[in-house]
Amino acid sequence: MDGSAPVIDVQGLRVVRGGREAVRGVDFGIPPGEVTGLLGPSGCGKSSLMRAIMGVQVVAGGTVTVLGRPAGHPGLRRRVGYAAQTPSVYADLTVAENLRYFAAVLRAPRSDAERVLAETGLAESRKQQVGRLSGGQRARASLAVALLGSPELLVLDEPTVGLDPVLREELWQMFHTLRRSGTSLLVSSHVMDEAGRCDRLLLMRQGRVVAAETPDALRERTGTPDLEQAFLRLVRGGESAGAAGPSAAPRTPGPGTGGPTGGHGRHERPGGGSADTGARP
Ligand SMILES: Nc1ncnc2c1ncn2[C@@H]1O[C@H](COP(=O)(O)OP(=O)(O)OP(=O)(O)O)[C@@H](O)[C@H]1O
Repeated sequence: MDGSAPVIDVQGLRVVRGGREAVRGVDFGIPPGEVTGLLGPSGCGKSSLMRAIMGVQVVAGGTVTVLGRPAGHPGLRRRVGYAAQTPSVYADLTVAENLRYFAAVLRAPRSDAERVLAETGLAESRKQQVGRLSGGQRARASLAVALLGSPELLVLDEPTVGLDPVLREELWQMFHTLRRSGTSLLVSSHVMDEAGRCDRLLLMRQGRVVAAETPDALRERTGTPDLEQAFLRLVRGGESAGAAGPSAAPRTPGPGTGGPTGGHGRHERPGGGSADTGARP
């Protein structure tokens, strides 16, 4: 794949959940080697979009291309790491047991478990049962699983939700360390103060992308240094103009081919959304 080709290219994506349109015709491209923040209020469609990117969401229309292949393609399994919003580790296994299990599922090198333990600062908690970990440690354990196999792209659904400011800061530092080592990251959050930590933003509202640009470009376009204010200005401007639509989102040229398939994402996880009736292919 060309080094400047988008790691994710989404065209005309529509997702219907529970009879309602959760993603309403979204177009964007994400360049490689950046931390892209997917931000927007609760219920705006972030998880639905991420699930479509992982190929575990039935889509009503459009295409999703990941690393040059249709989302969910089996060839992406080891190239894309995913941490869903619900804990994606087995509570009754230790941290090390979880990692060994998922490493075997992914056919990742045995040494990977040790590497990701060190990378996520979990080495000392390796023998602890996941069910007894603190929220912050559990978040790290989920991230550790997503890091197995050294994926080129990490898709993390609200990894910092419920964490205290110190832990959030530590996780964001880790995301930037991963980015420096060449990994591309898509990280969702409904907390606008995380926007300033991202290289690029995808702002969503009511199933639509209202901005896809760098924080600085967004500040300049909206005339405010405060990203939360910028978001509000976009939304209010969009409403008075009749729509906060994807026209605000510049497209990154991309392959634009293929589409979600019946394949799954990187790995099956406990509690990974199976209660979502009809959502999985
Ligand atoms: N399992 C489901 N069944 C039916 N509707 C759903 C389901 N999950 C989500 N939805 C609906 O789809 C829409 C988008 O939800 P989604 O979870 O994608 O948003 P989100 O931005 O990730 O929200 P949050 O930040 O709260 O996780 C919402 O209207 C939500 O009620």
